[in-house]
Amino acid sequence: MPPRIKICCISSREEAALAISCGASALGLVAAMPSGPGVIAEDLIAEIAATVPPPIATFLLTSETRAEAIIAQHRHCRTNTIQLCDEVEPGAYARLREALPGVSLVQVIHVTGMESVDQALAASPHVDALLLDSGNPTLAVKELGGTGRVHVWSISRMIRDQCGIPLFLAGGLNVGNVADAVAAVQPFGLDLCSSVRSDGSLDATKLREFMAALGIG
Ligand SMILES: O=C(O)c1ccccc1NCC(=O)[C@H](O)[C@H](O)COP(=O)(O)O
Repeated sequence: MPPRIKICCISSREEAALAISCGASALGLVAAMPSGPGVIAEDLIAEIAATVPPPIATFLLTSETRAEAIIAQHRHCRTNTIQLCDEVEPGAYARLREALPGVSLVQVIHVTGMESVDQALAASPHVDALLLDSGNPTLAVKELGGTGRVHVWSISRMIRDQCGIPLFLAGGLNVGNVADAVAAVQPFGLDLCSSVRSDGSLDATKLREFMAALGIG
């Protein structure tokens, strides 16, 4: 079975409808970030999320690290999933579970080296899935996604084999490398942004080519 596809950086109802029609199982809606090309206003996230049919997952991408700030943002945006793009404060997972029952939690791990394996194992008991990406949260202006860069997939594979929960692979995936990425990591899902866009807009031709490379659509 091919991996599930999450199309990120969705910026309009039309892009959401296009992604779903091409076979996406999940959509990413990017709230305020320190850097990156995909940010949209929370009002627009709420508007798009409200149009998406129930079988499709809607991910609110947050850079907030405090539970109360994430809860407030989610009450505005009303997605069915929250993607935590940075390391959250101690106790945040329990507080989010208490305040937002029924909302799925996905923790991003930026794969920077072997230390990422320990970070993934520490987070995995508390969340519904991990998403392995190629950002760099240690920079003065943090990179939390949308970089278009690949990371070391052999580390992602170690995490996949040890963490015991569904795993999305992200970071620089494109029509030319996706088959190798799937073979190397065997993820539950794939997440992508840059490679299926032209001049910032979701490109139907690129998206269909990507899906076709996976036998989807
Ligand atoms: O796109 C952004 O601006 C962004 C900024 C900060 C966190 C996430 C962001 N984008 C969403 C994603 O999670 C991307 O799909 C993921 O990083 C992969 O992006 P790409 O390497 O461009 O395929």
